[in-house]
Amino acid sequence: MSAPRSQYAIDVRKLNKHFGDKHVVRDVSLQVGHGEIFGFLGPNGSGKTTSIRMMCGLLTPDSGSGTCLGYDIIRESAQIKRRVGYMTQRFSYWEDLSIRENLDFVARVYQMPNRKEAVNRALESLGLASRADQLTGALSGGWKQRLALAACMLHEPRLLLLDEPTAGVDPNARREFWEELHRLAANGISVLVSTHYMDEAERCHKLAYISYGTLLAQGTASEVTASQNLATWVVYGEHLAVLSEQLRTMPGVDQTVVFGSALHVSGSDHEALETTINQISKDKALRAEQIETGLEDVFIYLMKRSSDSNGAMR
Ligand SMILES: Nc1ncnc2c1ncn2[C@@H]1O[C@H](COP(=O)(O)OP(=O)(O)OP(=O)(O)O)[C@@H](O)[C@H]1O
Repeated sequence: MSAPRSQYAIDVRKLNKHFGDKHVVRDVSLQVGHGEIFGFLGPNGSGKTTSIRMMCGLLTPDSGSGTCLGYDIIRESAQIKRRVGYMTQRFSYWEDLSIRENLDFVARVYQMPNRKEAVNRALESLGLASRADQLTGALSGGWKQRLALAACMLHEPRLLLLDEPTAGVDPNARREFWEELHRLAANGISVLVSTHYMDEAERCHKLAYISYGTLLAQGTASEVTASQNLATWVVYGEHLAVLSEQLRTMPGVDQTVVFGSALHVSGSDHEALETTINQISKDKALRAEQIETGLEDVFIYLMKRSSDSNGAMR
């Protein structure tokens, strides 16, 4: 039977999940388009994995509804599980087996028909063919990630759910991994990927930021940035840590973050912030200029605000 048609690869509304008395996912709604790379960001323990598991039918929400690849996440979880590629945070493989043998093992576990062809196809499409007979234990972190991706692509899913796929992988291998994701997306495969890396967030078509189980912002990088209406100034000078502390007590300053030899100062009251910056740069002979607020400034702002309000509730 062919898959039901749906405008979105993932379309979920108001998902909630409790573990005991802990409310870990709160009214999460999101849509992922076909061929879209959707980034899921948020601090540790904010509910990303739990949300992903509900979206692909592995975990039943306490309330809420939705579809994944057109199938109902509650009633049709078996169909979903067969059609998505899910890469968990801990992909396990046999170190003493080659790449090909590991993939063959996965294909056997899933009782795939045409196992040999499926393994060859995955090896080819992920550039692993030349290393197919290498022992997995001797591979670098980047190649192991590629093997993990090949394993979840064996059954040619139209949707990939990747839970922190590049944690602990070096920058070069991470870049290559992302090039691969963009190639897959260009072929119509949708990707929901959780990450803590800011450069990866910037490579997603759309993003969502979750904290304490609540989605705080969602959209393209520029929509997410604009949604918080922050003005940001960059200040150059010495003793930035001291200056940062001072600025935090001044009018219009909601946040200060040291980035190497520069200090980013952000606030939602643009006029008050400008007055403060003008005053401090005159008094201390500092150089300051207004810049576009970046994603990282916004994520730090969202995280801080949500930990203040949730901390107050605990
Ligand atoms: N099976 C479970 N039983 C009880 N609590 C759980 C269970 N799974 C997750 N939690 C709790 O739910 C909260 C959200 O966890 P989740 O793994 O979804 O967060 P996350 O954003 O994916 O975190 P990380 O970035 O560390 O992977 C955490 O407090 C976690 O301890």
